Amino acid sequence: MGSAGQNAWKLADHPKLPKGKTIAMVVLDGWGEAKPDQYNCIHVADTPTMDSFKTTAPERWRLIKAHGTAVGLPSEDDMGNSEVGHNALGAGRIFAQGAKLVDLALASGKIYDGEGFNYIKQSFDNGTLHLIGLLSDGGVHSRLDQLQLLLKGAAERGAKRIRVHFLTDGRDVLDGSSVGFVETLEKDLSNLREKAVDAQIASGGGRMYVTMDRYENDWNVVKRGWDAQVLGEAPYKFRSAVEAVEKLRAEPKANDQYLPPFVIVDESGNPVGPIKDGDAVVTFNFRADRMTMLAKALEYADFDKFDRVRVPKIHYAGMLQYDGELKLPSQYLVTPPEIERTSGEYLVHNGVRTFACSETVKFGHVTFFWNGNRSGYFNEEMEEYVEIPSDVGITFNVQPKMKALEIAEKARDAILSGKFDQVRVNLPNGDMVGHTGDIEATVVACKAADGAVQTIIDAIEQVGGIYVITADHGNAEDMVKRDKSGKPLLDKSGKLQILTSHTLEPVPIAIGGPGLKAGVRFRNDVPTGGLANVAATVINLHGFEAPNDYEPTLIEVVDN
Ligand SMILES: O=C(O)[C@@H](CO)OP(=O)(O)O
Ligand SMILES: [Mn+2]
Ligand SMILES: [Mn+2]
Repeated sequence: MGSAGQNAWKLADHPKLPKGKTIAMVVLDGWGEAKPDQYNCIHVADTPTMDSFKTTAPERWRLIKAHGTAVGLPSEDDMGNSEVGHNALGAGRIFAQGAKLVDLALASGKIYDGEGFNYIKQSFDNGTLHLIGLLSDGGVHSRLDQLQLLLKGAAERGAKRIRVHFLTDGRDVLDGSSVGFVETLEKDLSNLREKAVDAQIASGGGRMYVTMDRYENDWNVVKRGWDAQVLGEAPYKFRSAVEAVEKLRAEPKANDQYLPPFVIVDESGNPVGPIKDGDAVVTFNFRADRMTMLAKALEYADFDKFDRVRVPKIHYAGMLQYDGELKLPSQYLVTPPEIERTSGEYLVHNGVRTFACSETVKFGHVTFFWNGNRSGYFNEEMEEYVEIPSDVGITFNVQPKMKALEIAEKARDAILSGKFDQVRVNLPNGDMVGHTGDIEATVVACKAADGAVQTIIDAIEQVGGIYVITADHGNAEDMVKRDKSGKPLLDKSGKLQILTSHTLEPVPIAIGGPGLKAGVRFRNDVPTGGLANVAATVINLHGFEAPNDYEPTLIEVVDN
């Protein structure tokens, strides 16, 4: 806060709300509100705790927006996601997010004037430009149209040899859509070849099995990608990427998210695009969590997470800088949103002791994303972040309860310990199991998350505290693709089209607990409230006024 120093962090006392109440801040990942039917797993599941908020205290339950411009995404067609959702929840303001910033930089051409592009350009004369990232139009981690513009822009600016290493999606888009995306990419590359650019696909694999792990859950995922992308080695070799994806998808139980790694080889069987000394590499995902591990492998001289075998001397840039604290990667094409003065930082400066917890796959959501894409503590003495190791190497439909119970117990213990003023958790079940498309398992997942909420509010009851229960975006409440009228869609063979992605639905927020002052209720004058309004609300419940530029609080205190 520059020269203003400590004083600038000081929050004014709330005129009506007391300090010192223990607050449980619970985020149910992937828990939206939709019409009840058999594909709404939250409706089908037995969720007495979440149901009770709505029925017993309707003035302290409402819906808030969790998608589109309300969370800084380019359009109202953009579904919510964890990154933008937790950013908004923690920062209390709406920032133009990665997807939008990249759109703007490409549209204005500014992306090509920056330091990052100039850096990779140095390899264009004698080296290859490699582009690595998620190939879909999901808009959560990357977007196909941005890759297309970047390919064109790089070729126009002198890239003579280009290799694309793609990850198939099936998580933010329908399973099976990978083939179409690869065909589109192949067309673009063939257009470039007509313009004498040697452009080809070099390798591929499914995002959840190759490269896109997060929060160091399983380095083997990144290693599989490294072997294919850098070393040119993979268990499968094909002459064409369309053939690769079609063949691998024909295997029983194949799934875009989990396709095995493959490399494209030439007529002599040699990989067409391993990454070599003197090459340039761009990771074209804008979202951080699932690119950070690869960025470390590409950038760090000291690295012991797996044997890299060969570490090429490259010019590497991220689409964005993925971690502002670690300055990772050091070169990037687009400057990320500067999400500063988050609620977590304010609260720590105002004496609020914080505990945050989730299991590995969502741990960074309630820490890194919550704190504005910043790793580490603001003040080690006042914060404790606990990570419960996630199961590794499984799809979560086989373990739909995940670590909900363990997270709830850690939260309960933190609440009862009296050592913390805010106890913040993310319950991953609705989202992680929802992404598998397994409806039965998702129902079990929702029930588990509901039970965890009950454990946490029981602890809040015991200490006379307050709970705030909300979600970051929808997922489990709708498991099928629908037409405009809401009717489930069938594919060509008459099979139901399963929706593995997030949704555009709003999410619930409920507040309560014995520590909540009588007369606190949701205001009626913020009907368009969204996730960004939650931070001011929580700051109020801690007994403070929110900073002026935060989105308005959702609550008012009516005198009895
Ligand atoms: O798994 C992920 O990476 C995304 C979906 O692409 O989900 P979430 O935003 O909930 O983390
Ligand atoms: Mn999420
Ligand atoms: Mn998700």
